[in-house]
Amino acid sequence: MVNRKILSLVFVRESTKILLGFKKRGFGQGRWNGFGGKVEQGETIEEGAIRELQEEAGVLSHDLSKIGLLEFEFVGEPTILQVHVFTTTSYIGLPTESDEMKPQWFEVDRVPFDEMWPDDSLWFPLMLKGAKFQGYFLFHGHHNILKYNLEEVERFKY
Ligand SMILES: Nc1nc2c([nH]c(=O)n2[C@H]2C[C@H](O)[C@@H](COP(=O)(O)OP(=O)(O)OP(=O)(O)O)O2)c(=O)[nH]1
Repeated sequence: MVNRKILSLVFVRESTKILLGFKKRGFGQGRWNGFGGKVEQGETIEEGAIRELQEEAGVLSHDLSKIGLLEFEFVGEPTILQVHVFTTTSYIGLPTESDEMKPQWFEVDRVPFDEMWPDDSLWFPLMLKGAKFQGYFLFHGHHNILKYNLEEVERFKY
């Protein structure tokens, strides 16, 4: 039986820059990414996103916009990861390194896709131009995308 794990993913934007964190441990270790993680029992997805951004980057925002809904399936694994993607331009606090993430600002035309999840180079252009998007990716291991679909949407199905 297939089950779904709900995760958040937050990108902080500032004029021509985007804040990424280098994942120091766990799932996605050694890759740059936004900040996020599992939604806990009793919190909404957005509350989970706010908490993870604070825990991992030391930044507090109560003004997140949902911009993406991505699902990831891995061959041989029963769990589909459902990732809810948010952005914000308004926050307080200075990005600070945590046990999990080392934050760093990148110019939007210098995003280090070679050191990120391989799907990111497909949907980042949609995020960066301000579109909403929805997608599905089937992975073999953590490096190969076997098939995918990705579309811009006006609103999300969930
Ligand atoms: N950019 C990008 N992010 C992804 C992909 N797949 C994927 O799960 N993520 C995100 C969603 C989450 O923000 C993060 C994974 O969350 P996590 O396992 O670190 O969750 P957590 O912090 O609760 O974990 P932990 O405390 O139990 O270690 O990675 C992907 O293909 N691209």
